[in-house]
Amino acid sequence: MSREQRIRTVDEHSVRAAVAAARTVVVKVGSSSLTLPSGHLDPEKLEALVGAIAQVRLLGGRVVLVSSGAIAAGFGPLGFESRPTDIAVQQACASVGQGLLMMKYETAFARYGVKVGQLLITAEDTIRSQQYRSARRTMETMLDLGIVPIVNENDALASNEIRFGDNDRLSALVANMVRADALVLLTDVDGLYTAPPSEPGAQRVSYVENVADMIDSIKVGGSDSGVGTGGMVTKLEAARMASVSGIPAILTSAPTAGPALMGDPVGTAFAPVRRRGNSKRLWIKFASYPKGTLIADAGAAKAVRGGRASLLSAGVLEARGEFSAGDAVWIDNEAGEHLARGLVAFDSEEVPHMLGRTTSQLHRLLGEEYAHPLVHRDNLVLV
Ligand SMILES: Nc1ncnc2c1ncn2[C@@H]1O[C@H](COP(=O)(O)OP(=O)(O)O)[C@@H](O)[C@H]1O
Ligand SMILES: N[C@@H](CCC(=O)OP(=O)(O)O)C(=O)O
Repeated sequence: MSREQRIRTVDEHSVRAAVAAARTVVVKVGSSSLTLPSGHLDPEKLEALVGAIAQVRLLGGRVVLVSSGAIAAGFGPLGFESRPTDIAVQQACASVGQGLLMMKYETAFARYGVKVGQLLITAEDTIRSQQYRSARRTMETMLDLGIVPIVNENDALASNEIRFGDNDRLSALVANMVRADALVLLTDVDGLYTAPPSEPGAQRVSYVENVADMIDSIKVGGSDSGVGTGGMVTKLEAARMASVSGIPAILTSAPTAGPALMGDPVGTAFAPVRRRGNSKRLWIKFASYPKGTLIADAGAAKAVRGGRASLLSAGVLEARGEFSAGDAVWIDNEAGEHLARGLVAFDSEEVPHMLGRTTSQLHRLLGEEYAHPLVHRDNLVLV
């Protein structure tokens, strides 16, 4: 069994029953499940999804919908034949498509008397405590008022280095943020397969007890649809993030959303392996893009591996790459193995002056503002 030890014995039936009984559920739908092959929004697919979610809402459930589809909805009307690859053009498409998407959702949910509200989130909002608290408060207030928050990444503003790109991992962070009881990932395949479903012999997996343990026995690929982004790779990461947050997850096809939410045996069910975790640490571990590397000496490597220590300048031999304070970096041992990821507290130009120095030396030689760990343990996650 991996470090992500199970906290209690679970089985497929209890995972699905937990989803059916969830008070708060986050449903994520991918671009490929909302669009026609041409790239335009498919109103029938969207309306079917809304029907399933409204059903849960009308029975008293609290639902957050994380919906992709802004870029896919925008590129067709702007005259592009396929999804543009240039990031700035994608952002422009998203600015057009997001409005179209919301208009459709508002109309479709209104048929059931359900109110919706839009929340566009950047990766930063999920880690900076002030934005995080504000996003959580808004979402929880919306849920208390019976509104279905419709969340997407703020594609028009998300900077290249720190954007999610797909919404899979964002949905897992949102599930953690609103302390959801279940995460349902809807896509264009009816679950996780042992290999990309186009490969002969690929078989559907109906239950995953521990994502971390099975990741090596599954062959995952990217998106084949031409409109989706992350493929199965980011969906498995999202399932793992949910799992280590203590949240059961279901991965299934969009047309089976209703049965999945009712606990029927569709798609793939993922068991939770841990109690609820911290969203910032999830982001650091699964969604951050390290900009550089700090090489720890043997003593610091041992301390970091222990899981409770900050990384001090005294134990760092070298800093590689260009980064700013607050960026994610790798922490490697001298053999080049990754030990951890963390948010570094100083710019890369400042670090060489600090290396090998104890905190009191830093205080004396460089001033109080340098007498701090390079990576504080609250910002450090073992890999
Ligand atoms: N092992 C696998 N099991 C299931 N699907 C897989 C696997 N590996 C790759 N895929 C692909 O992942 C795709 C879903 O990802 P994606 O197109 O990004 O969807 P979405 O738009 O819903 O996020 C599927 O259509 C499938 O082709
Ligand atoms: N935020 C983007 C999501 C991009 C995307 O395609 O994501 P997904 O379909 O979930 O893999 C959008 O709305 O177009």
